[in-house]
Amino acid sequence: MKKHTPHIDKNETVIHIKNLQKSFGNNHVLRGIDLDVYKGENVVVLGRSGTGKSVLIKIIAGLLMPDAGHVEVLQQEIEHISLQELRALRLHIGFSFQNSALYDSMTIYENLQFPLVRNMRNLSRSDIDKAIYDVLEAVGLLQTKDQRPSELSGGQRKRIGIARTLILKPDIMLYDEPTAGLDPITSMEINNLINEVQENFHTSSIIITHDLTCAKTTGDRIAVLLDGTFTAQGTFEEVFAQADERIQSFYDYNFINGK
Ligand SMILES: Nc1ncnc2c1ncn2[C@@H]1O[C@H](COP(=O)(O)OP(=O)(O)OP(=O)(O)O)[C@@H](O)[C@H]1O
Repeated sequence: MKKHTPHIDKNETVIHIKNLQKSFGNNHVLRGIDLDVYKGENVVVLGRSGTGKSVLIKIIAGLLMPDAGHVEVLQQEIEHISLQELRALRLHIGFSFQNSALYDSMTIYENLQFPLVRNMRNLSRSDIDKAIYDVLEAVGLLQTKDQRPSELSGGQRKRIGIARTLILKPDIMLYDEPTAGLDPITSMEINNLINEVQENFHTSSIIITHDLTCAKTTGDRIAVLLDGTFTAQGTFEEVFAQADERIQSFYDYNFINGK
């Protein structure tokens, strides 16, 4: 069970998805997804590799278009939005990529400065310095500011990736496999950071993962993606109390393998 859940406002829906469908040729990946994410909530989308978790969050971020269904993000309908509105909406959505997507040729400071300068006009040098200081402090890595990504550990790079996403103060955070490739202790540090971000930056988040410890630690609610739809939704305990064999085998496999 998640240790502490900050205030979740069930009167405010930040993501509303109804009967979302997406195929690539004959590959029917999403076959009718329904999902609501409330303000301040962490929703974990749990599913095996290739089930369409990344496709789902790419649609939410406006990087892929749905074939059918309704997707509303921060009260804007993705399927009817203009390119200009989409660009403005994307500034409110932080996409934390699996590989952290940092520029190796830049220092950590420059990596963090990049999205600020590109997306926000008229910032003074001291505004930029303060924004970078604040996010580095939030992820506990002030000391790395003059280093390059290649000099950092995998866990530190993930933290900087999250800091780079946070610097634009998004309302929604989308985490794509935040613990992939990390050892259990570093994974737990990232899970704790995701919860700190939720609490301190008041973000609503979707965390996609197949790591059950990550799901259990960060998720206020879990949605299990199986065969293109959400087979189960609820707290971690509610979801895994279900008799569905496919959900049980997911659980058994993860825990037998020490995750
Ligand atoms: N742009 C694309 N063109 C064609 N097929 C795609 C595209 N993007 C995703 N797919 C297909 O959609 C399916 C779901 O992919 P997705 O990346 O969402 O899986 P996932 O659940 O995130 O898995 P993983 O944990 O391995 O990243 C896969 O079969 C993939 O090949």
